[in-house]
Amino acid sequence: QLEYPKEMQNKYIVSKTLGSGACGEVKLAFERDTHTKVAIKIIRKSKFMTDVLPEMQDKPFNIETEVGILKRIDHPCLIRIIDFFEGKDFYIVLELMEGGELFDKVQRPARLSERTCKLYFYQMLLAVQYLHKHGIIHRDLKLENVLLSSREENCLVKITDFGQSKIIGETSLMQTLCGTPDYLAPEILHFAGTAGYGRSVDCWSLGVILFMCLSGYPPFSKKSARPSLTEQITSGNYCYIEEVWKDISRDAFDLVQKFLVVDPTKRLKIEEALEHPWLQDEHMRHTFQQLLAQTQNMRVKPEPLTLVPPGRKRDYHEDEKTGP
Ligand SMILES: N=C(N)N/N=C1\CCCc2cc(NC(=O)c3cc4cccc([N+](=O)[O-])c4[nH]3)ccc21
Repeated sequence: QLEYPKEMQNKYIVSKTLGSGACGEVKLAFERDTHTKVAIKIIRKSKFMTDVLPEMQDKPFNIETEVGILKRIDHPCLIRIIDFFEGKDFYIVLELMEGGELFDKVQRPARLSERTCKLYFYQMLLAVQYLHKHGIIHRDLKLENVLLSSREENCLVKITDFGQSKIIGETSLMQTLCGTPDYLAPEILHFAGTAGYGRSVDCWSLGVILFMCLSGYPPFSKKSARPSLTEQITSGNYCYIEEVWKDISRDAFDLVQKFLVVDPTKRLKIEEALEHPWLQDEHMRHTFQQLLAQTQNMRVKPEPLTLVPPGRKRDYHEDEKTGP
Protein backbone atom coordinates (compact mmCIF):
# COMPACT_ATOMS: atom_id res chain seq x y z
CA GLN A 1 0.00 0.00 0.00
CA LEU A 2 2.92 2.31 0.78
CA GLU A 3 4.15 2.49 -2.76
CA TYR A 4 0.89 3.74 -4.38
CA PRO A 5 0.75 7.49 -5.14
CA LYS A 6 -1.03 9.49 -2.43
CA GLU A 7 -3.51 11.08 -4.84
CA MET A 8 -4.42 7.60 -6.08
CA GLN A 9 -4.94 6.32 -2.53
CA ASN A 10 -7.19 9.32 -1.82
CA LYS A 11 -9.53 8.25 -4.62
CA TYR A 12 -9.24 4.44 -4.65
CA ILE A 13 -8.94 1.58 -2.20
CA VAL A 14 -6.66 -0.95 -3.92
CA SER A 15 -7.55 -4.60 -3.31
CA LYS A 16 -6.54 -8.01 -4.73
CA THR A 17 -4.62 -8.88 -7.88
CA LEU A 18 -6.88 -9.86 -10.80
CA GLY A 19 -4.24 -10.86 -13.31
CA SER A 20 -0.60 -10.28 -14.06
CA GLY A 21 1.04 -9.72 -17.42
CA ALA A 22 4.58 -9.28 -18.66
CA CYS A 23 4.81 -5.59 -17.83
CA GLY A 24 2.88 -5.55 -14.56
CA GLU A 25 -0.27 -6.68 -12.81
CA VAL A 26 -3.93 -5.67 -12.69
CA LYS A 27 -5.52 -4.89 -9.33
CA LEU A 28 -9.15 -4.72 -8.25
CA ALA A 29 -9.92 -1.34 -6.64
CA PHE A 30 -12.90 0.54 -5.24
CA GLU A 31 -13.57 4.17 -6.02
CA ARG A 32 -14.03 5.70 -2.54
CA ASP A 33 -16.90 8.11 -3.15
CA THR A 34 -19.01 6.01 -5.53
CA HIS A 35 -18.06 2.52 -4.26
CA THR A 36 -17.83 1.39 -7.88
CA LYS A 37 -15.34 -1.37 -8.64
CA VAL A 38 -12.54 -0.55 -11.08
CA ALA A 39 -9.40 -2.24 -12.39
CA ILE A 40 -5.95 -0.67 -12.03
CA LYS A 41 -3.28 -1.75 -14.52
CA ILE A 42 0.21 -1.25 -13.11
CA ILE A 43 2.87 -0.66 -15.76
CA ARG A 44 6.31 -1.16 -14.30
CA LYS A 45 8.85 1.52 -15.08
CA SER A 46 11.05 -1.02 -16.80
CA LYS A 47 14.02 -1.43 -14.51
CA PHE A 48 16.27 -2.38 -17.40
CA MET A 49 15.64 0.81 -19.42
CA THR A 50 16.35 3.26 -16.63
CA ASP A 51 19.48 1.42 -15.43
CA VAL A 52 21.09 1.03 -18.81
CA LEU A 53 19.78 4.11 -20.64
CA PRO A 54 19.77 7.06 -18.19
CA GLU A 55 17.95 9.19 -20.80
CA MET A 56 15.05 6.74 -20.28
CA GLN A 57 15.03 8.04 -16.69
CA ASP A 58 11.74 9.82 -17.15
CA LYS A 59 9.41 7.19 -18.66
CA PRO A 60 9.10 4.39 -21.18
CA PHE A 61 8.99 6.12 -24.56
CA ASN A 62 5.44 4.94 -25.14
CA ILE A 63 3.45 5.70 -22.00
CA GLU A 64 2.50 9.25 -23.06
CA THR A 65 1.49 8.13 -26.54
CA GLU A 66 -0.44 5.26 -25.03
CA VAL A 67 -2.30 7.31 -22.41
CA GLY A 68 -2.91 9.95 -25.09
CA ILE A 69 -4.50 7.27 -27.27
CA LEU A 70 -6.50 5.82 -24.35
CA LYS A 71 -7.92 9.29 -23.58
CA ARG A 72 -8.92 9.95 -27.21
CA ILE A 73 -10.58 6.65 -28.13
CA ASP A 74 -14.27 6.17 -27.46
CA HIS A 75 -15.73 2.85 -28.64
CA PRO A 76 -17.71 0.14 -26.80
CA CYS A 77 -15.15 -2.51 -27.85
CA LEU A 78 -12.06 -0.58 -26.75
CA ILE A 79 -10.96 -0.35 -23.09
CA ARG A 80 -11.95 2.92 -21.40
CA ILE A 81 -9.47 4.81 -19.21
CA ILE A 82 -10.91 6.38 -16.04
CA ASP A 83 -7.76 7.83 -14.40
CA PHE A 84 -3.99 7.86 -14.65
CA PHE A 85 -1.34 8.23 -11.93
CA GLU A 86 2.47 8.18 -12.00
CA GLY A 87 4.51 7.07 -9.00
CA LYS A 88 7.12 4.37 -8.57
CA ASP A 89 5.30 2.86 -11.55
CA PHE A 90 2.46 3.93 -13.85
CA TYR A 91 -1.15 3.26 -12.80
CA ILE A 92 -3.97 3.21 -15.34
CA VAL A 93 -7.47 3.08 -13.80
CA LEU A 94 -9.97 1.30 -16.08
CA GLU A 95 -13.44 -0.18 -16.17
CA LEU A 96 -13.60 -3.62 -14.59
CA MET A 97 -13.66 -6.48 -17.12
CA GLU A 98 -15.02 -9.32 -14.96
CA GLY A 99 -14.63 -11.92 -17.70
CA GLY A 100 -10.84 -11.52 -17.69
CA GLU A 101 -8.69 -12.28 -20.74
CA LEU A 102 -9.96 -14.15 -23.82
CA PHE A 103 -6.65 -16.07 -23.64
CA ASP A 104 -7.94 -18.06 -20.65
CA LYS A 105 -11.15 -19.03 -22.48
CA VAL A 106 -9.42 -20.72 -25.40
CA GLN A 107 -6.80 -22.68 -23.46
CA ARG A 108 -7.36 -26.44 -23.92
CA PRO A 109 -9.63 -28.15 -22.93
CA ALA A 110 -11.81 -24.98 -22.89
CA ARG A 111 -13.32 -24.38 -26.33
CA LEU A 112 -15.58 -21.56 -27.53
CA SER A 113 -18.65 -22.41 -29.62
CA GLU A 114 -18.51 -21.09 -33.19
CA ARG A 115 -21.45 -18.81 -32.33
CA THR A 116 -19.51 -17.23 -29.45
CA CYS A 117 -16.35 -16.91 -31.58
CA LYS A 118 -18.43 -15.01 -34.13
CA LEU A 119 -19.92 -12.64 -31.50
CA TYR A 120 -16.45 -11.87 -30.10
CA PHE A 121 -14.70 -11.60 -33.45
CA TYR A 122 -17.36 -9.24 -34.85
CA GLN A 123 -16.65 -6.87 -31.92
CA MET A 124 -12.87 -7.09 -32.47
CA LEU A 125 -13.40 -6.15 -36.13
CA LEU A 126 -15.49 -3.10 -35.12
CA ALA A 127 -12.84 -2.07 -32.58
CA VAL A 128 -9.94 -2.37 -35.05
CA GLN A 129 -12.01 -0.66 -37.78
CA TYR A 130 -12.48 2.28 -35.37
CA LEU A 131 -8.72 2.39 -34.58
CA HIS A 132 -7.72 2.33 -38.27
CA LYS A 133 -10.30 5.03 -39.07
CA HIS A 134 -8.58 7.19 -36.43
CA GLY A 135 -5.11 6.48 -37.85
CA ILE A 136 -4.08 4.09 -35.07
CA ILE A 137 -2.46 0.69 -35.74
CA HIS A 138 -2.52 -1.56 -32.66
CA ARG A 139 0.41 -3.82 -33.69
CA ASP A 140 0.09 -6.14 -30.69
CA LEU A 141 -3.31 -7.81 -31.07
CA LYS A 142 -3.34 -11.12 -29.18
CA LEU A 143 -5.67 -13.17 -26.99
CA GLU A 144 -4.22 -11.63 -23.82
CA ASN A 145 -5.21 -8.17 -25.04
CA VAL A 146 -8.88 -9.04 -25.60
CA LEU A 147 -10.86 -8.64 -22.36
CA LEU A 148 -14.37 -9.92 -21.59
CA SER A 149 -16.84 -7.61 -19.85
CA SER A 150 -18.56 -10.36 -17.84
CA ARG A 151 -18.42 -14.05 -16.94
CA GLU A 152 -21.47 -14.61 -19.23
CA GLU A 153 -20.53 -16.25 -22.53
CA ASN A 154 -22.68 -13.60 -24.29
CA CYS A 155 -20.73 -10.49 -23.37
CA LEU A 156 -18.95 -7.46 -24.78
CA VAL A 157 -15.26 -7.78 -25.54
CA LYS A 158 -12.76 -4.92 -25.38
CA ILE A 159 -9.30 -4.59 -26.88
CA THR A 160 -6.55 -3.22 -24.65
CA ASP A 161 -2.76 -2.64 -24.41
CA PHE A 162 -1.78 0.13 -26.84
CA GLY A 163 1.86 -0.13 -25.76
CA GLN A 164 2.99 -1.03 -29.29
CA SER A 165 0.53 1.09 -31.22
CA LYS A 166 1.55 3.50 -33.95
CA ILE A 167 -0.23 6.64 -35.07
CA ILE A 168 -0.24 6.93 -38.86
CA GLY A 169 -0.52 10.56 -39.92
CA GLU A 170 0.34 12.61 -42.98
CA THR A 171 3.60 11.17 -44.34
CA SER A 172 6.27 12.97 -46.34
CA LEU A 173 5.63 10.39 -49.07
CA MET A 174 2.02 11.66 -49.30
CA GLN A 175 3.33 15.22 -49.75
CA THR A 176 5.84 14.03 -52.36
CA LEU A 177 3.07 12.28 -54.32
CA CYS A 178 1.01 15.50 -54.39
CA GLY A 179 3.52 17.15 -56.73
CA THR A 180 4.13 16.12 -60.38
CA PRO A 181 6.63 13.24 -60.53
CA ASP A 182 8.73 14.82 -63.32
CA TYR A 183 11.91 14.51 -61.28
CA LEU A 184 10.83 11.63 -59.01
CA ALA A 185 13.12 8.56 -58.87
CA PRO A 186 11.37 5.25 -59.79
CA GLU A 187 12.10 3.63 -56.46
CA ILE A 188 9.93 6.23 -54.72
CA LEU A 189 7.01 5.41 -57.01
CA HIS A 190 7.64 1.70 -56.50
CA PHE A 191 7.81 2.14 -52.69
CA ALA A 192 4.55 4.16 -52.86
CA GLY A 193 2.92 0.97 -54.16
CA THR A 194 3.45 -0.80 -50.86
CA ALA A 195 3.28 2.20 -48.50
CA GLY A 196 0.39 2.57 -46.04
CA TYR A 197 0.06 -1.17 -45.50
CA GLY A 198 0.95 -0.85 -41.79
CA ARG A 199 -2.66 -1.52 -40.79
CA SER A 200 -2.63 -4.91 -42.50
CA VAL A 201 -0.44 -6.24 -39.66
CA ASP A 202 -3.52 -6.00 -37.42
CA CYS A 203 -5.49 -8.06 -39.94
CA TRP A 204 -2.88 -10.85 -39.82
CA SER A 205 -3.06 -10.86 -35.99
CA LEU A 206 -6.88 -11.00 -36.15
CA GLY A 207 -6.52 -14.06 -38.39
CA VAL A 208 -4.31 -15.76 -35.79
CA ILE A 209 -6.79 -14.81 -33.03
CA LEU A 210 -9.76 -16.19 -35.01
CA PHE A 211 -7.85 -19.40 -35.82
CA MET A 212 -7.13 -19.96 -32.11
CA CYS A 213 -10.67 -19.08 -30.93
CA LEU A 214 -12.22 -21.56 -33.38
CA SER A 215 -9.70 -24.41 -33.07
CA GLY A 216 -8.20 -23.99 -29.60
CA TYR A 217 -4.64 -24.34 -30.95
CA PRO A 218 -2.18 -21.87 -32.57
CA PRO A 219 -1.75 -21.80 -36.40
CA PHE A 220 2.03 -21.42 -36.11
CA SER A 221 4.02 -22.94 -33.28
CA LYS A 222 7.48 -24.05 -32.27
CA LYS A 223 6.04 -27.49 -31.41
CA SER A 224 6.77 -28.84 -34.88
CA ALA A 225 10.48 -28.07 -35.05
CA ARG A 226 10.50 -28.22 -38.85
CA PRO A 227 9.87 -25.87 -40.52
CA SER A 228 10.90 -23.28 -37.95
CA LEU A 229 8.24 -20.96 -36.52
CA THR A 230 9.58 -18.10 -38.65
CA GLU A 231 9.47 -20.23 -41.82
CA GLN A 232 5.89 -21.33 -41.02
CA ILE A 233 4.83 -17.68 -40.71
CA THR A 234 6.75 -16.26 -43.68
CA SER A 235 5.36 -19.03 -45.89
CA GLY A 236 1.86 -18.75 -44.37
CA ASN A 237 2.12 -22.46 -43.67
CA TYR A 238 -0.40 -22.85 -40.80
CA CYS A 239 -0.97 -26.16 -39.05
CA TYR A 240 -4.26 -27.74 -40.23
CA ILE A 241 -5.68 -30.53 -38.02
CA GLU A 242 -8.65 -32.05 -39.94
CA GLU A 243 -9.93 -33.66 -36.70
CA VAL A 244 -10.49 -30.23 -35.17
CA TRP A 245 -11.66 -28.21 -38.20
CA LYS A 246 -14.16 -30.82 -39.46
CA ASP A 247 -16.74 -29.54 -36.88
CA ILE A 248 -16.23 -25.91 -37.90
CA SER A 249 -18.17 -24.25 -40.73
CA ARG A 250 -16.54 -23.75 -44.15
CA ASP A 251 -17.38 -20.02 -43.94
CA ALA A 252 -15.46 -19.64 -40.67
CA PHE A 253 -12.35 -21.37 -42.05
CA ASP A 254 -12.63 -19.42 -45.31
CA LEU A 255 -12.44 -16.14 -43.33
CA VAL A 256 -9.38 -17.35 -41.39
CA GLN A 257 -7.61 -18.28 -44.64
CA LYS A 258 -8.29 -14.85 -46.16
CA PHE A 259 -6.59 -13.17 -43.20
CA LEU A 260 -3.57 -15.50 -43.08
CA VAL A 261 -2.27 -14.34 -46.47
CA VAL A 262 1.45 -13.54 -46.57
CA ASP A 263 1.19 -10.72 -49.16
CA PRO A 264 -0.19 -7.72 -47.21
CA THR A 265 -1.62 -6.20 -50.39
CA LYS A 266 -3.70 -9.38 -50.93
CA ARG A 267 -4.65 -9.88 -47.26
CA LEU A 268 -8.35 -9.32 -46.36
CA LYS A 269 -9.08 -5.80 -45.08
CA ILE A 270 -11.35 -5.03 -42.11
CA GLU A 271 -14.17 -3.65 -44.30
CA GLU A 272 -14.04 -6.76 -46.51
CA ALA A 273 -14.16 -9.03 -43.43
CA LEU A 274 -17.30 -7.25 -42.17
CA GLU A 275 -18.91 -8.14 -45.54
CA HIS A 276 -17.81 -11.81 -45.37
CA PRO A 277 -20.66 -14.42 -45.41
CA TRP A 278 -19.67 -15.77 -41.97
CA LEU A 279 -20.49 -12.38 -40.37
CA GLN A 280 -23.80 -11.81 -42.23
CA ASP A 281 -25.57 -13.22 -39.16
CA GLU A 282 -28.58 -11.16 -38.04
CA HIS A 283 -28.98 -13.09 -34.78
CA MET A 284 -25.38 -12.44 -33.72
CA ARG A 285 -25.55 -8.75 -34.63
CA HIS A 286 -28.85 -8.45 -32.71
CA THR A 287 -27.22 -10.04 -29.63
CA PHE A 288 -24.40 -7.49 -29.87
CA GLN A 289 -26.85 -4.58 -30.13
CA GLN A 290 -28.70 -5.88 -27.03
CA LEU A 291 -25.45 -6.14 -25.02
CA LEU A 292 -24.64 -2.60 -26.13
CA ALA A 293 -28.06 -1.30 -25.06
CA GLN A 294 -27.62 -2.84 -21.59
CA THR A 295 -24.34 -1.02 -21.02
CA GLN A 296 -25.78 2.25 -22.36
CA ASN A 297 -28.37 2.07 -19.55
CA MET A 298 -25.69 1.22 -16.99
CA ARG A 299 -23.48 4.06 -18.13
CA VAL A 300 -25.58 6.44 -16.01
CA LYS A 301 -23.47 7.10 -12.90
CA PRO A 302 -24.85 4.67 -10.29
CA GLU A 303 -26.48 6.44 -7.28
CA PRO A 304 -23.84 6.69 -4.54
CA LEU A 305 -24.76 4.14 -1.84
CA THR A 306 -26.22 6.03 1.16
CA LEU A 307 -24.86 4.16 4.14
CA VAL A 308 -26.89 4.49 7.36
CA PRO A 309 -24.70 6.67 9.62
CA PRO A 310 -23.59 4.46 12.52
CA GLY A 311 -25.69 4.58 15.72
CA ARG A 312 -28.73 6.33 14.18
CA LYS A 313 -31.75 3.98 13.84
CA ARG A 314 -33.95 4.86 10.84
CA ASP A 315 -37.64 4.26 11.52
CA TYR A 316 -39.07 2.48 8.53
CA HIS A 317 -40.95 5.58 7.16
CA GLU A 318 -37.74 7.63 6.95
CA ASP A 319 -36.59 6.38 3.57
CA GLU A 320 -40.04 7.06 2.15
CA LYS A 321 -39.48 10.78 2.88
CA THR A 322 -36.19 10.67 1.02
CA GLY A 323 -37.51 8.39 -1.72
CA PRO A 324 -36.55 8.92 -5.41
N1 LIG B 1 1.34 -2.86 -21.54
C1 LIG B 1 0.98 -1.62 -21.91
N2 LIG B 1 1.85 -0.71 -22.32
N3 LIG B 1 -0.34 -1.28 -21.85
N4 LIG B 1 -1.23 -2.18 -21.38
C2 LIG B 1 -2.40 -1.80 -20.91
C3 LIG B 1 -2.76 -0.34 -20.87
C4 LIG B 1 -4.27 -0.17 -20.95
C5 LIG B 1 -4.94 -0.93 -19.84
C6 LIG B 1 -4.52 -2.37 -19.81
C7 LIG B 1 -5.37 -3.31 -19.22
C8 LIG B 1 -4.97 -4.65 -19.18
N5 LIG B 1 -5.73 -5.64 -18.56
C9 LIG B 1 -6.85 -5.44 -17.83
O1 LIG B 1 -7.43 -4.37 -17.69
C10 LIG B 1 -7.37 -6.63 -17.15
C11 LIG B 1 -6.81 -7.89 -17.12
C12 LIG B 1 -7.66 -8.66 -16.32
C13 LIG B 1 -7.62 -10.00 -15.91
C14 LIG B 1 -8.65 -10.49 -15.08
C15 LIG B 1 -9.69 -9.65 -14.66
C16 LIG B 1 -9.72 -8.31 -15.07
N6 LIG B 1 -10.76 -7.44 -14.63
O2 LIG B 1 -11.67 -7.92 -13.91
O3 LIG B 1 -10.75 -6.21 -14.99
C17 LIG B 1 -8.70 -7.82 -15.91
N7 LIG B 1 -8.53 -6.58 -16.43
C18 LIG B 1 -3.77 -5.04 -19.75
C19 LIG B 1 -2.92 -4.11 -20.31
C20 LIG B 1 -3.31 -2.76 -20.35
